[in-house]
Amino acid sequence: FAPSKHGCFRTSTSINSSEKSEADTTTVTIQSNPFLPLLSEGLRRTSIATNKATSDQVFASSPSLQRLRQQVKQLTKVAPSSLGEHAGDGLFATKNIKAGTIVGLYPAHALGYELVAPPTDDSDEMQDLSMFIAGSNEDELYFQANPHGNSPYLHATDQPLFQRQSLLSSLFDESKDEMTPPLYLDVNPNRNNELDGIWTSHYINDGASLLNTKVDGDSIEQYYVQSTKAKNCCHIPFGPSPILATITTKKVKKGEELFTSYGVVYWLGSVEDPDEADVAVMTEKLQEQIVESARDLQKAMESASTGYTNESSDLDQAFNNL
Ligand SMILES: C[S@@+](CC[C@H](N)C(=O)[O-])C[C@H]1O[C@@H](n2cnc3c(N)ncnc32)[C@H](O)[C@@H]1O
Repeated sequence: FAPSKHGCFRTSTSINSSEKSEADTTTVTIQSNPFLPLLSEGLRRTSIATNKATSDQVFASSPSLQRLRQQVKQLTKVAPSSLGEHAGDGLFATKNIKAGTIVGLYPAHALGYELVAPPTDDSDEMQDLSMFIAGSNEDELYFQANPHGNSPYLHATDQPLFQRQSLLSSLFDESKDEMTPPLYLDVNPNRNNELDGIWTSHYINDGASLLNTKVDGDSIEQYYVQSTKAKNCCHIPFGPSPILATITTKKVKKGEELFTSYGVVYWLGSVEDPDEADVAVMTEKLQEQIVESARDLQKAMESASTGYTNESSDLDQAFNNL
């Protein structure tokens, strides 16, 4: 439910890749990939919605979206994190904020999915058909240098728990038990200055981490207790895929930093290998955490669906019209 640092994204290309020569076999494969037009179209629309210069096309299209944009912009500011220099920037409340308030949207400069297919006649190995594409050549260069598998901003944007149509849903028939693969987004922080003021969710830190910690059952427990205590918001699906919003899960006082819980899996990529003896305890703690996070997410989604019904459906409509 939190960003995963362990995604396995084999193919990365820009949506402009069709300009490449036909001799480029990677390009030929990608062009015939039915996922590509859906991801490209999702990125094109998201790029219009997130960019300062063009976001009016979405937010000026309905009074409720205009109001939401005005409110969200006034609620927070980006500043150095209260956790210390090592944590970079964070997002802070500039007013007292009630529980159940949307405080930001999550930008997307790349989209992708994870998909593994059974072995073919020619090979015994599972085929990794995962793919990730960037919205522009500039983003592609950034993601080549900063692969998704290790990105601080990578986030799942469609998964079964979200219960919304994914950008990729049209390719799968769920009545035949075909599962739409999970969709992920990623952010190019070099483009932060181009973002309209409402797209700030990627600045939100975790109130605790497993950095510089020996990972075992105790440290996971400790991380979990601290992170849950500090958590005052969570990222939820909002309007059309791939858009995520951040909603407060408790009151936040003026001046406080917004914190969400990334979950243990996010931090595991950055720590030493655990002892084998600890693995069983860790698995149990992880499972408890996943269940609890799912409950929190469900509650936050319910609160948004009653508090922001018009905004969510207007965003759907505005996005479809782009
Ligand atoms: C989604 S970004 C959050 C915004 C980020 N701080 C920035 O300046 O862009 C996640 C990254 O923030 C940092 N971070 C978040 N929570 C942290 C914590 N509790 N301790 C240390 N670093 C943290 C880590 O570098 C992490 O990979």
